[in-house]
Amino acid sequence: MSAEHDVPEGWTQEDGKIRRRFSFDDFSQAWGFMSRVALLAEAANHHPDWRNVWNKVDITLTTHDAGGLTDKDTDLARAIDKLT
Ligand SMILES: C[C@H](O)[C@H](O)[C@H]1CNC2=NC(N)=NC(=O)C2=N1
Repeated sequence: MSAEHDVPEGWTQEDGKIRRRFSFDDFSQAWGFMSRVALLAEAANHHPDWRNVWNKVDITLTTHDAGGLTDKDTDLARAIDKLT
């Protein structure tokens, strides 16, 4: 696993994780987004560490099995970005 991963635009890398905040018009929009991310995560068998408060969704991605950042994280991040 190379140390460098091409972190997608808009994501912040820290301590072997990447994170991004998504903002929506309201809770309903945020929840719909989370539902779609959940389906991506299940399909990839790669799951986010995330938090939702009203219209905000904070997503952190890291690969627990590898103890750090892998292509699974950056691939999922790109797929998530395509939802917005
Ligand atoms: C057995 C292991 O938990 C599974 O292969 C998957 C589930 N989802 C996962 N999600 C994340 N973020 N990292 C993992 O290592 C991971 N492992």
